[in-house]
Amino acid sequence: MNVKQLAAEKAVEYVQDGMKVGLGTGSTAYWAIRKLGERVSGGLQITAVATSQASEDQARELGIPLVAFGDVDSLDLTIDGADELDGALQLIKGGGGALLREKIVAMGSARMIVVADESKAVTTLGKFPLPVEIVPFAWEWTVAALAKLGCKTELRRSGEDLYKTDNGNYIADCRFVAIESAAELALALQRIPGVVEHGLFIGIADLAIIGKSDGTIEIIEGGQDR
Ligand SMILES: O=C[C@H](O)[C@H](O)[C@H](O)COP(=O)(O)O
Repeated sequence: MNVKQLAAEKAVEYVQDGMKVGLGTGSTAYWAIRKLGERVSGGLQITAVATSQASEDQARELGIPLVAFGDVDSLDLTIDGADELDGALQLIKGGGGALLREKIVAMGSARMIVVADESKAVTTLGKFPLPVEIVPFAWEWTVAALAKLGCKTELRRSGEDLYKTDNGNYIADCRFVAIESAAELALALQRIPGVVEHGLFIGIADLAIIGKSDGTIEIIEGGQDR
């Protein structure tokens, strides 16, 4: 049983004819895009916006009509994965480095559905190192400022090189012992000049669909304040 596929395909049931849909990134969103492709081949009429080059390539290959996010005024629904989610639908995202575009697209969507397997559901966020997108300029200063927030910070690498996002920035992975207040941490992160965006998604997700290894699905509804 592929639990990521289970959750992702359930989320695709929420997509209706005529919708403008945000396509997430990662190994769970992959299954949602795949299912959407199948439905488009079967006649579903949608337009989509991708949150990464990888998702754009996949969608294009499947014949899902794509538009640039800048060319639409809003989206109806975004389906995306998460690295961690808690019961209040606060998320950590960015394990795949796509957090900036993902947040821009999710914030511009009327609804965001998170799809995940049960290993992503936690009581308190923070076991997964928080990805923070930072500008390359003087990254050493930004990393030092992040460390002052009480985390162990590592600049993400891709083999020998530093990892670069689709936006040409770096990712600092910040390991906290535990994140006691995601909202307070988000504010502190936003105050650091070299930080472009962080992977805390608070008050953004409306619904989480969690696939479980026994073949069932758990749905958590949240309150967003976009
Ligand atoms: O940057 C990547 C995204 O935030 C992903 O949605 C997140 O890392 C979850 O990915 P996966 O479904 O592969 O665990």
